[in-house]
Formats: sequence, structure tokens, C-alpha cells
Amino acid sequence: MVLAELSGSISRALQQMNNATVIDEKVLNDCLNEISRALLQADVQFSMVRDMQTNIKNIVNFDELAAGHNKRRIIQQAVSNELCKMLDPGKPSFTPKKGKTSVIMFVGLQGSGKTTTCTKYAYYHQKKGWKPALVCADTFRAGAFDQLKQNATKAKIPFYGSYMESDPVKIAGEGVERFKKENCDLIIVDTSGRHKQEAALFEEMRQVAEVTKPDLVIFVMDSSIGQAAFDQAQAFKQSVAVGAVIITKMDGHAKGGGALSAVATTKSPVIFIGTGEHMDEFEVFDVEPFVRRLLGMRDWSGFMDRMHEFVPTNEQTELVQKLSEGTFTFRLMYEQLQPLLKMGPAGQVLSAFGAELMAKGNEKENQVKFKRYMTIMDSMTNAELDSTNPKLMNGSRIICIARGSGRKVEDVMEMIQFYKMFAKIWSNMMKRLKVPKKGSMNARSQSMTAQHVSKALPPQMLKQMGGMGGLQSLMKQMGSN
Ligand SMILES: Nc1nc2c(ncn2[C@@H]2O[C@H](COP(=O)(O)OP(=O)(O)OP(=O)(O)O)[C@@H](O)[C@H]2O)c(=O)[nH]1
Repeated sequence: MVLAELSGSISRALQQMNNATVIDEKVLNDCLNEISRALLQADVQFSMVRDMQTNIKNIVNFDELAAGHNKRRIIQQAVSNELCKMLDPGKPSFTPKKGKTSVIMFVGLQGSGKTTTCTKYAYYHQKKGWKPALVCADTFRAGAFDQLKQNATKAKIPFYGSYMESDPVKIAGEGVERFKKENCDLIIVDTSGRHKQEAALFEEMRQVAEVTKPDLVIFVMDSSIGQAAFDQAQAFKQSVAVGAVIITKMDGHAKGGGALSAVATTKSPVIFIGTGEHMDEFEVFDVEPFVRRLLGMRDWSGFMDRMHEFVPTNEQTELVQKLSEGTFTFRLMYEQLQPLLKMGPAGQVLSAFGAELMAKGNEKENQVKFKRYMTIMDSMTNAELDSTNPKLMNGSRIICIARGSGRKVEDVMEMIQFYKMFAKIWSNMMKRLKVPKKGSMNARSQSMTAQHVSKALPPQMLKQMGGMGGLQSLMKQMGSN
């Protein structure tokens, strides 16, 4: 089962639960059984699936949950937390520091994509201003040195290896020493691929680790390896101190479940994923967005992508500015509804805001509703539009607005209710994107913010703003306001 299928099955199971009129033990069991079946088919270890079931059942205790608790939300949150727990060992891996020498050793099965990943890792850091270097300690596979040499030359990264020397421990030691002298801050050691049955090769890997004293050992794993991942990861972990995992070939028919198992075995976080054969097909891995996607929940960076389709280019900079202001006024809601009406079915875009904001499958009705809200807002004063406080509109103001817009008082109340929901979702989005409020930004948080916002922005939009530089200077301007 590929990851997309796993995601489909899990979100279908949750949706079925959401459709049930009453959430009781049977509905929960059916939902958990569906999710477990999907995870097992995706090659997640049986013991992990069983533990997940038990943990969720302990959290969602129907005898203890008082009436009025939103059981659907509690169950969804519990499933999300359990999946995050599987993928997040709770402690971050060693993070190398730019300008300070770190030795990173790559280990993994034959053909897992280790050599390719070493170069991707080096290239990723080089682009960020590091001084990486590659050492080829794979003397087992003929052609491994040539492959590394070719990749390194293409990326203009210094490398060390030998056609003559057959002792990988010697090569690794010499390479690391040389690049330390050259003040490289990221020395990457590629080792031979091996299977857990190959005791001699495992011993050799231990010796390479002994001589190079790596700050971090990265276990590279092919995402399609399936159930075998667990055993393999365990064998590597027993021989060397694996501190992080990189999963490759996530672009292919990835089962994904093996990755969950490997993380649990090595108790090390996944730090990157490989998404293609090319040097830059390499992404930082974040647990939460990954799990949210598996559960079919909204990812806020997806929201930004969609907004890009609907917000005209000349208004995009302004939108980013508004994001950083952190306050959600009635006027801002008006402005967000406007493009949705102009550009066709609002439901398509508004689904990005979460199901709560709209009646599902009723696009036409939603359109009419948003138009009505905007007509009502046309009768509000500037002070009311620029406020975040609905209480500004007391009883008599609500009657005036209703009269002015030719609508009923109930319609005005409904619009205010909608505003409150929208504002809550907006503020959650700000937290997710970690956007600090306007004026509270120092130089460091400006650059952090720019990084966060840039991640959420579609590439074309970032380009139009003058790349990272343009975005940073925009953030600076806003911080100094
Ligand atoms: N599609 C895809 N292919 C990848 C990815 N990473 C590596 N590959 C391909 O996987 C194959 C094996 O990669 P290598 O880097 O040679 O594997 P290795 O683990 O160093 O192999 P050994 O030296 O035998 O251990 C190559 O054809 C790579 O191009 C990825 O993220 N996606």
C-alpha cells in the first residue's frame, strides 16, 4: 500500500466515525480496527499497532468522559498523537553547527540510496553556506567511489577516496583528518551498504565509527523496504549509535509503514526524506504536517498554496503583511471572502479553512451565505470593520446594521458567529506558521519568520517578492513600524 492509500484509508475511517450519530465504544472500535488494518497493510509492525490501539482506548475512556465532551475531536487528536509518537522519539538528533567541525557517518543497506543521500545532504548544507566534504569509505562496491566522485564534482564539493586502498577504516580516518585540517565544518563519511547477516561488514562499520568518532550516525532507509525495516534498523542500532534516520525514495511506491517501524526501533528521528534521484530532491522532515496529511487533516501550507491561486499577484505581498499583523478584523474577513466569490466555488477554497466553516457539499448555499455576510458588512462602520471585538456591536447597532443591509437581525448574528469561527481558525494558522505579531520582531525573529513564511509560500510567490532577501526586508520593514 502506498502512502497515499494509507492516508486515504485512515481518513476514511475517521470520516466514518464522524458520520456516526452517536460515538460509542462500538464506533470507536470499528474506527480503530480500520486504522489498524490500514497500518498493518502499510507494513507497520504488529506490536506498534497493538500498542497504539491500547493507548487510544485508555485515553478515550467512555465511562470517564463526561457528557458534552467532543468525543470525535478527542479520538481524532488521540490518533494524531499516537502516530506522532511513533514518528517522534521525543528527543531531537544532534544538530551540526555551521563553522564548527562535525563528522557525520552514513550507514544503511545496500542500494538504500546512501551514496546519493550523502551528496544530497552535503549539497543541502552547502547551499546554506556550509563547507561540507565527502569521504568515500565504501570499498566494498566497485564503482561507489566513482559515483561519489561524480556527484561531488557536479556539486563542487571536496571529496576523498582511493581506487588502490582496500581498507575502508584507513580511508575514513585519513579523509576525516584531511578535511578537519582544511576547516570543513561538515565531514560526511559514506560507508559500504550491508545486510544484517554480514557480520564482517558490521564489524568494519564499527571500526570506521571508532576511528572517525562521528558526532552523528545517520541510518539511510529505502521507504519501500516494508516489514524488513524493523529487523534491519535493529541490527544497525546494535552495532553503531544511530542518531537519526533519512528515508529515501518517498517519490516512489513508498509503503511508509516500514519507516514508522524503523523510527520506533532506532528511537531516532527522521530528519530528511529523499524525493527523487536528483541532488535537490531532498526535504526536511516534519512529523506534524506528515501525520496531518496521513489523517487527511488540513495542512496550513496547503492553505497558502490555495490562496495563491485565488489572490491576485499584486495583492499577495499585502496578504503576507496581514499574516504578520496577527489580528483578524471584520475587514480582513471581508477581504478574504471577496476573492472566493469572484473566483468560483467558494467551497473549494474554504475547505482549506476546515470543515467547521461551511456546510459540506453545499457550494451554492455557501456562496449565497458569503455574499449575504458581505452585504451585511457593507453596513458596518469603519471602526467596527477594523475592530477584532464583536461586542462593539451592541443590540441597537445590530438592529441598525440589519436595517441598513435589508437583512434580519438573525442574519447579522449569524455573520458575527461566522466571524468568531473564522478568527479562531486564522489565529491557529498564525500559531502553526509561528508568525510573531507585528512590532514584536527583533532581527532574529524577523529572519526566523521569513523562513517560516517562505516555507509556507508557493515558490512563484516567493520569487515575485524577490526571494528570501525580499521577504526578509519586508519583515524588517514591518518589524520597525
Ligand atoms: N527515486 C529515487 N531514487 C533514489 C533516491 N535516492 C536514491 N535513489 C536511487 O537509488 C539507487 C541506489 O542509490 P545509491 O546511492 O547508489 O545507493 P547506496 O545505498 O549507496 O548503495 P550501496 O553503495 O550499494 O550501499 C540509485 O539509482 C539512486 O539514484 C530517491 O529519493 N528517490
